[in-house]
Amino acid sequence: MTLVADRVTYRRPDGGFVLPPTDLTVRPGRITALVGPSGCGKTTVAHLLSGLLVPGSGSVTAGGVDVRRRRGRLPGHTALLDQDPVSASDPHLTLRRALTLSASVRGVPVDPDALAVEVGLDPALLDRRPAEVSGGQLQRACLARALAQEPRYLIADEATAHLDPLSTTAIARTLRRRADGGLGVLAITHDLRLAESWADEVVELETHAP
Ligand SMILES: Nc1ncnc2c1ncn2[C@@H]1O[C@H](COP(=O)(O)OP(=O)(O)OP(=O)(O)O)[C@@H](O)[C@H]1O
Repeated sequence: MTLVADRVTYRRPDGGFVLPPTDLTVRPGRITALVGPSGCGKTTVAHLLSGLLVPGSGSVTAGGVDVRRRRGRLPGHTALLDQDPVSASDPHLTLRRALTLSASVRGVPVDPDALAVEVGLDPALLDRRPAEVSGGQLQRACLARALAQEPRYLIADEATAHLDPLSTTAIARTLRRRADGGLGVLAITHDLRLAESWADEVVELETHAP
């Protein structure tokens, strides 16, 4: 079962950006890297694939079903790891509470401590709030939260852009292990070298003038 963007286009409501027809396939068990310069539309593609944006034309399908038909559910269990862990986190919730809530939305039983260990995070940190941990620790907690949903696909949008080498390695190792277990991963980055070291396949998004 693959997640497929087929000739998807998108025009920002302000007309300031137009994504030209774009093809992309996320396959189970593989890490696909999407690379391209800043502003070329990588996050736009991530949001189209995860159902947060509706394409102007073309389609996004998960296992052959248009994601728009899966209203009220994340399409094909796609989880999005945002590039900014602070804005993606509720400041009032402990990391543990956010993680268990994320799992309960999907009705998935979860062991928060085991997930923390999996992403290289000290489980004791789960009892803190976002402002009480470092950026790298928070991003690892966000990865644990995304994995708690047991997604079929994970879209990691510049998930390591501002992280130290230790956190970057922890996240890369987790993604590889999960991909080896069948998860389809789309890793978005502007760092071609990182993409080549992580990914099974590298897809370049073409640059274009607005
Ligand atoms: N909030 C916004 N307001 C206005 N224009 C925006 C906004 N967000 C994105 N854009 C426009 O949409 C284009 C595509 O943005 P997008 O975030 O998809 O690019 P990106 O390749 O992910 O960039 P980056 O690598 O810097 O994260 C940008 O060039 C920008 O001009």
